[in-house]
Amino acid sequence: MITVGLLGCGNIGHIIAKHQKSFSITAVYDQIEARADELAAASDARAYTDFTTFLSADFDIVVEAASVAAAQEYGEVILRSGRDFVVMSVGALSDTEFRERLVRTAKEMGKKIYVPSGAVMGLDNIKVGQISAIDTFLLRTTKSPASLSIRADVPTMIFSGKAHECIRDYPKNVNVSEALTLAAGHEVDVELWVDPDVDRNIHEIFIEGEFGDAYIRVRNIPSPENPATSYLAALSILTLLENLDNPLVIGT
Ligand SMILES: NC(=O)C1=CN([C@@H]2O[C@H](COP(=O)(O)OP(=O)(O)OC[C@H]3O[C@@H](n4cnc5c(N)ncnc54)[C@H](OP(=O)(O)O)[C@@H]3O)[C@@H](O)[C@H]2O)C=CC1
Ligand SMILES: O=C([O-])CC(=O)C(=O)O
Repeated sequence: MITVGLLGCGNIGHIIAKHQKSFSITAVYDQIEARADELAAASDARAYTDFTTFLSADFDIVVEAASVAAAQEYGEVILRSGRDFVVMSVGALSDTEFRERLVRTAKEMGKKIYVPSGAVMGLDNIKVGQISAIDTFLLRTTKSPASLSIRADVPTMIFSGKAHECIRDYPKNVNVSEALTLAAGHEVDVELWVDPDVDRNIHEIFIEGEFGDAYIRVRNIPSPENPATSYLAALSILTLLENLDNPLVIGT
């Protein structure tokens, strides 16, 4: 059974803890002690209030479901501790210098950095961008104003530009843009909209290149505890963990 050290005991952390099947969470860490205690009690894990002590606990892999800042602060030390690293706050990797350092460390340690598909679909074949030309690549994300803690009475585009700029301005809302960018090997353009009439987190991907063209629209149900985070994102980590040991690898 794969054992997991969980970094971040919020919304996604709780969903993962509720659905342990072929993996088991043995240690949890959050900057809010009460959250770590509560999740530990619910999942038979041990709570840690100090990251270094957390890392000295016994588990195989770290799942980060905390924040871009946490992934950047702890990513390297996690790999150096000899664990694979599942990074949900993938926006952390939009910092090129950090990402290259992290990849170098993973190679040096013989470890893997996993980027789950998160709140989008289609990452598999979007990877063809790594070997063939992509001409147009746009992500249009639409969420409710409340999920971004802002007010808007009509549909409003609050950002248009490159993925790394959007991540910098909205680190809790467009991690998917970095996952798409890394998959394609080509930075995605991003439009971020709020619309008072939507009750889903909608991601539309427009891609055109040597392969042809595609339009993917995912209409995600927000997660119960954090409406900015789609439930699909948590399901995607669970699926990754369930398949870690599976010799049959599906998708590009
Ligand atoms: N890749 C993708 O497709 C997606 C990625 N995400 C990302 O996944 C992450 C988790 O999402 P979710 O569970 O909904 O978020 P939550 O805010 O519900 O939970 C995150 C938890 O981690 C804690 N935390 C934040 N920073 C640190 C830190 N430096 N050290 C320790 N604990 C920390 C938070 O504390 P506090 O409340 O004090 O900040 C909170 O308790 C977020 O970064 C989110 O943006 C979400 C959806 C899709
Ligand atoms: O959950 C979502 O729909 C997307 C999201 O927050 C992110 O990519 O950070």
